[in-house]
Amino acid sequence: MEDEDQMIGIMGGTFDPIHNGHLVTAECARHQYDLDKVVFVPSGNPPHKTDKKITSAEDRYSMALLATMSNPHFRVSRIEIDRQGLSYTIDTVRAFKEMYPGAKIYFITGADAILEIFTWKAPDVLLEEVEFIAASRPGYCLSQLGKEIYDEYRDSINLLEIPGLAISSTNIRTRVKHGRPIKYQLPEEVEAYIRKHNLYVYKKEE
Ligand SMILES: Nc1ncnc2c1ncn2[C@@H]1O[C@H](COP(=O)(O)OP(=O)(O)OP(=O)(O)O)[C@@H](O)[C@H]1O
Ligand SMILES: O=C(O)c1ccc[n+]([C@@H]2O[C@H](COP(=O)([O-])O)[C@@H](O)[C@H]2O)c1
Repeated sequence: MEDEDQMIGIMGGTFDPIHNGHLVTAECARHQYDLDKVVFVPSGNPPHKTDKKITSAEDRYSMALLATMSNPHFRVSRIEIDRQGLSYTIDTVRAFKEMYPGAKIYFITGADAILEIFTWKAPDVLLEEVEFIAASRPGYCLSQLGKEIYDEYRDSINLLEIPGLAISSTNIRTRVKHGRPIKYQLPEEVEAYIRKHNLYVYKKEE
């Protein structure tokens, strides 16, 4: 298949760690929009999390690779990890458009992320440049996007209802820290990686 025929979804995230909520969101978007592939893009330096301690980009990238390996439509990109500075979505979208000229590109988010879109870099330009697929997420109401905004960007924001999974990376990190199970919230390979590399456990200096 030529690049210009392709339908590509970009699933951006911190993925600290990647979990089944991310995977279900990506797979539902892939199916609903007939995407040829979904490229997971772990954020190198998340612009909204500069005050937070984040697991190394290489660990988050490795976990994304492990989580996606069984799905023939899923890929993982190092583009934001290898780029210097803060990881702005506008830069990533433009880079994908250059890599795949003519392809139809969507940026996939959960409801919480799309509700924050106007705090991102150059949101108006971004909404002009790429279509979003905004998936439902337990605890967040997509209608909060506001009718005016939704009306103005009707062509740029596609809402997608998916089976709700009340899973978050924050909750997984907390559960590991307190010795609670995380099984079935994320792929077994990712849990094995977390255990092997001692991620999210309590460290004295914290
Ligand atoms: N359970 C979920 N259902 C739907 N979308 C989700 C879910 N979890 C995350 N997402 C979406 O996946 C993208 C990446 O999310 P992110 O890596 O920040 O995960 P998170 O679980 O929200 O992490 P954290 O708890 O650390 O903020 C965002 O667009 C987010 O809205
Ligand atoms: O471009 C921005 O200014 C921007 C600000 C906040 C978040 N994003 C992107 O939104 C996606 C989800 O972010 P997060 O923080 O929920 O992991 C991820 O790809 C981030 O790079 C992008």
